[in-house]
Amino acid sequence: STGGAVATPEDHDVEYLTPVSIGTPEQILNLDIDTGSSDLWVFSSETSRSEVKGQTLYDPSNSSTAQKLEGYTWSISYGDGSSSAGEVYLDTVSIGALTVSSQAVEVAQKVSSEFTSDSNNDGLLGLGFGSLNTVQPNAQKTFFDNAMPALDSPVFTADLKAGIPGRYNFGYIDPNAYTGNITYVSVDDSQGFWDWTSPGYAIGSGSFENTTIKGIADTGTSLLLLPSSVVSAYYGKISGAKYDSTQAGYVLPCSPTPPDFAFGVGDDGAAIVLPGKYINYAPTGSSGTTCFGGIQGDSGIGFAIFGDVALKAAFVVFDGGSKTLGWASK
Ligand SMILES: O=C(CNCCc1c[nH]c2ccccc12)Nc1scc(-c2ccccc2)c1C(=O)NCc1ccccc1
Repeated sequence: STGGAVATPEDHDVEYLTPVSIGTPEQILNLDIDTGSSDLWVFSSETSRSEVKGQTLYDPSNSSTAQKLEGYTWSISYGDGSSSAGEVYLDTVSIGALTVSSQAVEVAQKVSSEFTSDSNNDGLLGLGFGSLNTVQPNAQKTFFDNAMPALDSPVFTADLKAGIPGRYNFGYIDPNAYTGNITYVSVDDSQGFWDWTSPGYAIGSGSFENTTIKGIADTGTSLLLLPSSVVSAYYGKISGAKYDSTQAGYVLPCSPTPPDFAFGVGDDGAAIVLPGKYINYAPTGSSGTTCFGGIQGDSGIGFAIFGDVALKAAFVVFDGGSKTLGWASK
């Protein structure tokens, strides 16, 4: 079997939302597919009313296939301080033509203000490794883990785009979605992430800098978070760029367009190039002359995060069979 669905960007490509069908008759929620976590949680009829602002709610009592996992709970918090928690049901979940008949659907009873204010986001669908799942007393499998045995090929692909809809596909690699070759690199799943190592980077037309960058492919994080040495080298090339402590990040003049940023993939010289305009993440004020940088530091995290700013420059294969990542330009 195969499947897939569109991934539509919110403002500034801060996140990408994908329609996911849950229950019988189907209830369609727009979820943030997140390779950096492993819980499928949704806004629901159980979410406290004061914490809901416009989201579509999954109501298990309206689904003939919903089964409550009595005594099961979940609770998750993310590095930005956001969090959610609740109870667990099993129900039928589909992404396009791909259906998992008994998927753990974690219904939120509480969500933090970041999620309440994100009115188009009805929840997250985690595609990290199972060890990250927070359900107690027994961890639950991700949609991909449940689907994998039936897939034509044990893969899913992320084809996110700048400012326009892209796609997530399951079970096959669309040869029309990328250019050149796909370069596969090994993944360390010991922390539950799609964790890989880039051999280095280049700034604009500059020479390639060989430096090991270990990080995760994370569709659930907006920005490209890199070691401070790389970040200061990049912004050091841009007159007027500076670290702004009030914004808690590097800001830069929105024009002229900043230099491209390339990160290496594999040891054959392959690289993914981010056009400089991707680094103009969002204007910081009303004048529109200063932009918040799409590349920021990863200090305190312990690894780099190749978030949407990086992923939208590539076609990425998440191979659950060989536990590898494939990167291609497009
Ligand atoms: O959690 C995920 C993926 N799911 C995000 C879901 C989500 C969390 N708010 C959301 C808001 C809307 C939609 C989805 C999400 N990735 C990882 S791995 C390590 C860290 C981390 C650890 C310590 C410190 C920093 C990061 C994060 C992290 O917190 N990213 C989000 C972020 C990273 C930086 C800044 C903001 C957010």
